[in-house]
Amino acid sequence: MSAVAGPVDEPEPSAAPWRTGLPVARRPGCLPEPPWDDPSLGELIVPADELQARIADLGAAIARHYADRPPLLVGVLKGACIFLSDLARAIGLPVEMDFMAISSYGSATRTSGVVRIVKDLDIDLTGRHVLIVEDIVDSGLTLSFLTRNLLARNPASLEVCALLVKEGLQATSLDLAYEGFRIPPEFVVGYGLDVAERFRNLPFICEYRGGDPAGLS
Ligand SMILES: O=P(O)(O)OC[C@H]1O[C@H](OP(=O)(O)OP(=O)(O)O)[C@H](O)[C@@H]1O
Ligand SMILES: Nc1nc2[nH]cnc2c(=O)[nH]1
Repeated sequence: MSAVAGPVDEPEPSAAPWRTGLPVARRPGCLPEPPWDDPSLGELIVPADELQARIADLGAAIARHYADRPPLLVGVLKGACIFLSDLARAIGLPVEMDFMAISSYGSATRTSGVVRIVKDLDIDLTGRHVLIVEDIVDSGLTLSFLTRNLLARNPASLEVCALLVKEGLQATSLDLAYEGFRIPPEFVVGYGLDVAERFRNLPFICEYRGGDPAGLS
């Protein structure tokens, strides 16, 4: 996994020295307490401090790019709620925020292939500089649906900031202005990402090794 550069004064990609292959619960110093000490949690993919460092860099790059036209941040619920909260505070501009809830995974670990708007935006996008804030791009279906949908609302500009991009899974090429990390094509949880609504409050991203989410209590 590596941090990936965007177009605007982005920091260099970094290696992933924290990756040990050890399950999160067996890593010394990695909060092996409930609810983190869970056998379904696998390898640590991005530690909490790396997330925060990268988000600070992304926030600074976004602030430079939008200096004279503060963007409207469009958060994609529910997964991006925690990322957007931290990113917004790392952007030193008077940003505005709105949220859209989109769902295609339900409680499964594979996309249903059907992207659904569960909650629409409150704000009119006409003439606005819009920055979509996504937690993860996996198949790319959600982002492709969303960009087409929002472009039809006549924004002045539309860019995307995605925290995680799964390597090699997208059928079409991605046009991301800002990316946090490229990660392996495994199902991950934490930092907003769930399985059957669990694990969103983990402060790090890790692999999910559990079985059928319907078995979660
Ligand atoms: O690239 P894709 O394969 O389309 O997957 C990416 C989407 O999947 C997740 O949403 P999900 O449907 O799980 O809803 P949630 O955010 O409410 O958990 C995630 O938050 C992204 O929005
Ligand atoms: N929790 C979670 N949601 C996703 N949506 C698309 N990919 C993922 C993933 O790896 N984890």
